[in-house]
Amino acid sequence: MPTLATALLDALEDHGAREIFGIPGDFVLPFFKVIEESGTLPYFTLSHEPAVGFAADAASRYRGSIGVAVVTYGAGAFNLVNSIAGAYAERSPVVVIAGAPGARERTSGYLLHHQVRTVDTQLAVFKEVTCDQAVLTDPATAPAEIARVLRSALELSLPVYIEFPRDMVDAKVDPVPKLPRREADAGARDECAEEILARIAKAKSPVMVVDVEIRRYGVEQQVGALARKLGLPVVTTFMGRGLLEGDDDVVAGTYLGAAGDPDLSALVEGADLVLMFGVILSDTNFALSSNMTDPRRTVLATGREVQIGHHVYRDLPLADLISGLDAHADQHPPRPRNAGKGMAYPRGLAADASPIAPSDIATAINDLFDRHGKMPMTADIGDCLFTAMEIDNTALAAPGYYAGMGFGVPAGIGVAATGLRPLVLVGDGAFQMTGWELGNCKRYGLDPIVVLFNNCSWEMLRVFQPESKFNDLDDWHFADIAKSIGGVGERVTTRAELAAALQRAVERRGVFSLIEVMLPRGATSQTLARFVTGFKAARERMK
Ligand SMILES: Cc1ncc(Cc2c([C@H](C)O)sc(CCOP(=O)(O)OP(=O)(O)O)c2C)c(N)n1
Ligand SMILES: [Mg+2]
Repeated sequence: MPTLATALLDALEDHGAREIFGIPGDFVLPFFKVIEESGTLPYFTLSHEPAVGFAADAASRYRGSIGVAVVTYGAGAFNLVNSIAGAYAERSPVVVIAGAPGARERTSGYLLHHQVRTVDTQLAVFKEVTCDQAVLTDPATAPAEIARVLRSALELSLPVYIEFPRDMVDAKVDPVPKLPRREADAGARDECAEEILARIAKAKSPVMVVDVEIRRYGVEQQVGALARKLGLPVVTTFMGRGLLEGDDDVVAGTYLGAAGDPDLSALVEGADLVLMFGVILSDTNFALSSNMTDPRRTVLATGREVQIGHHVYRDLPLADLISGLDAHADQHPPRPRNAGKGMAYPRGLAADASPIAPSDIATAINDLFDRHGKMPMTADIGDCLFTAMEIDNTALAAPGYYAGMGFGVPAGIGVAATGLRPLVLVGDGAFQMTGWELGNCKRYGLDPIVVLFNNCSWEMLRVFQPESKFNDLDDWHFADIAKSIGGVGERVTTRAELAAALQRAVERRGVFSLIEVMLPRGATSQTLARFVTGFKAARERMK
């Protein structure tokens, strides 16, 4: 019989995990020992638990499967809460494995170190940011508990929580079974597909809007093919930027409402049928829109439900709906293909002595991708994320809805751990929070390229409240620090220096490259400038 630790590791691998991120502590040391000695999954330790969560989240997004974060009880686990909250908000199935006191410690009569209000406070907190939980105190039930929780993570594409008391690591257990995927009711699926196809046939200007769930549930390719078959133009939401990379024949661009390309916004807002697949109906996706929740013209398939007009099909997974639509589409007359106008992205940066504006960074990256091929990207919240909208549609992991800072660099480390080489976009404020995690790249031979937007400012706050002096940050000379933490840093102030530094970074392998781009305070990307104008106009309308 396997031990509970080895059975859990085998189950994680069996459910699609390919690496573990974590920071050990005495309540999880025995489990970490098994992680290291079993070799079942490669593991990456980082410096601060928020980064552990961000890295596991980003690895999960790029793999389209579960990510794994292993932390100690109390101090470690509570440090993790915010990044798991972001994973919950953005539907990333991260498996949190948190150490905990053993049975005898719990009844010792002492308050335990790392304990808060009660020994179970940690479980209570994680119940708020995970969709299912298991506390492994009984060898007889532990395998079934783990199986149930891991299926919940995959089916709901949400984080889950496993509490692993340190006295249970060597308990003998049965292997963890893999529970069958819960299929949709075939009748409901077919009825729903037929109803949607009938609406498409009657519509004059239908459009498809896609968001992160089409990646989370592994149907990105099928959605692109369905759009092609149905002759529908596709736009991504802000949060869904980077989806359907390469499907340029169907993807018209990213919908940003009043902050976006006017033709593209008109394509969506003028549509008489909007099919929203995998869409998070959030303010960051639609706050600058007017009629995206009008049930008369929208179909919303998200969270295992499909809402059409004023009625809902329950427990109908997106993957089943997409396959149902594909199966029935052939019975409907094909529509003349309308892929929308497609976006033009800035290219051909004049590599001259001019100072750099944020949108120049997008142009320089588009030029780099044209020369060397696209790189998977991560971005933090800040103007760097709005600038990313001016980079040609490229795979991207970013906190576009939860909008929590600190994601960008650890997410890049998580993506690099999957074997990809990411390009990371991050502002100086966010880099101050988690950028130092780059110091962990050396021991794992990871070599992300980090473009740091250094405007010595919380610029995204300044655009909304320009009178506040607290938005001024000091210049931390980040590039100078890169060498001491194992990488290569370059500080650039002109467009020529930027283009050259990017070229050198792409050619440099085996160490991280940090390109610190100096930007004037007050300068923003064109996208953020339009977003702020749109947001202020929308706020005026609501008064
Ligand atoms: C963890 C955390 N703390 C605070 C915030 C609020 C916040 C923003 C959002 C609105 O909530 S944008 C921003 C400034 C970001 O500064 P920087 O990284 O330098 O990027 P840029 O200068 O391009 O703005 C802050 C502090 C946040 N989103 N997440
Ligand atoms: Mg800044």
